[in-house]
Amino acid sequence: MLLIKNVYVNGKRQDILIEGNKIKEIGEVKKEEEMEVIDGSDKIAIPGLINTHTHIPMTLFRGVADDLPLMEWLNNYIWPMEAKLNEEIVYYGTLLGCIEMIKTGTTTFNDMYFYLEGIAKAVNESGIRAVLAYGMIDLFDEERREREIKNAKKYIKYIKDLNNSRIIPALGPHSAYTCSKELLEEVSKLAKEQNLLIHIHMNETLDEIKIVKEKTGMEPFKYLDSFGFFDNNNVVAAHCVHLTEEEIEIIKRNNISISHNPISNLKLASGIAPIEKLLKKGVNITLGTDGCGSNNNLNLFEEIKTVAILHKGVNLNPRLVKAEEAFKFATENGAKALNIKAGRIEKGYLADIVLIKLNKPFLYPKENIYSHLVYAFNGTVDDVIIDGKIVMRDNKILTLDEEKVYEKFEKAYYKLIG
Ligand SMILES: O=c1[nH]cnc2c1ncn2[C@@H]1O[C@H](CO)[C@@H](O)[C@H]1O
Ligand SMILES: [Zn+2]
Repeated sequence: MLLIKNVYVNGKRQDILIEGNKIKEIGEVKKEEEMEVIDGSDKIAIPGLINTHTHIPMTLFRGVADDLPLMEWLNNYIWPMEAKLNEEIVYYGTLLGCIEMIKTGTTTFNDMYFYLEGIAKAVNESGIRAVLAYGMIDLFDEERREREIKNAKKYIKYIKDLNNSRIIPALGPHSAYTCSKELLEEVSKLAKEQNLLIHIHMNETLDEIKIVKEKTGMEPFKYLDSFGFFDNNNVVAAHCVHLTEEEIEIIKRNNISISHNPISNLKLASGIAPIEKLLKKGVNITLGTDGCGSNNNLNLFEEIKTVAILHKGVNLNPRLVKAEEAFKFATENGAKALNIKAGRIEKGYLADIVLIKLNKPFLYPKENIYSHLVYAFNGTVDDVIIDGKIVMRDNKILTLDEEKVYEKFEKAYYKLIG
């Protein structure tokens, strides 16, 4: 058992007792012999952050194709480079991403990419929690469709067979502009049969919406809804930057969770998602970084600050997306979207907990600390517990040899671009 003593949590100083992978008790807990103790007296405990949209191995593409619009970025730079990836390169890209997330307080991420054996291996070793989907793209070609469905099934089985409750399989049809109707129908069916989350890019740019409209006569959400794609499925829709009123209704009616990626959307000049309207409808808003090629990091604290200030600015309303709400997007709402019992520090919840030392210049005065975490913090957390295990202690990752990962990552990167 692990006891975090005298830590500031849920608004007051108390103890947190962890047994197995869950929080057993919060309050005053007497130390017993078999308990490992972390002194929390100079720290705050927060629920680990949940990043609901990433392509984690894209750490390898950080800084290699900046300042471009989405279609040019994907077609001319990213996709040609991705053709050179393999399981090993992806493994090192993922390890680096895991270190980056753990060091900035993220304990769960929802991913869509390729070479999932490499990703799962790195996730397993790092100790982080992840929902992994194979990114399916058939470009309306029948042969490719069959291959993609086969691949997705193969990886779902592979992940299930790992039998690790930290690694959850999901389905990742890339988008309405890269996947055929037949592929999407198959995904919708498979998701229901195997009770899997669907993770998809939706309405990221005006260009892609135009493509879908020209092909189908409908906006993307309307098109997918027209053949029952969302029916009785648990869906995380990444981006949702440009939405009609009708599409917002479809999102609400189908309980679709939004993964809002404000920094990626700003950097690729895709636009700004209508979060105010979605909130008014009561839609579940969560946060994602997207891949490092378009962000360019995995620090979800940056997303929290951005979401809290961006919508105030564009709506000329300083009361919009208050600190507490922005924080909830990155914790509770993310957990709800991924259907995991995390995102809160409460009895019975998964023990995914982040400790932050309070003696940092930007966390003074030591009052209104929840405001500081949103508006002033840079994400440098100190201890990270995931699934009840200490993964980082005093900023040192315990599960991996950090220096070795950096070295191997550099080698993998040069193999990729060389
Ligand atoms: O912002 C984005 N929009 C669309 N596709 C993206 C974005 N970021 C990464 N990918 C691409 O999605 C696939 C993963 O399955 C990869 O090809 C990745 O490069
Ligand atoms: Zn993406």
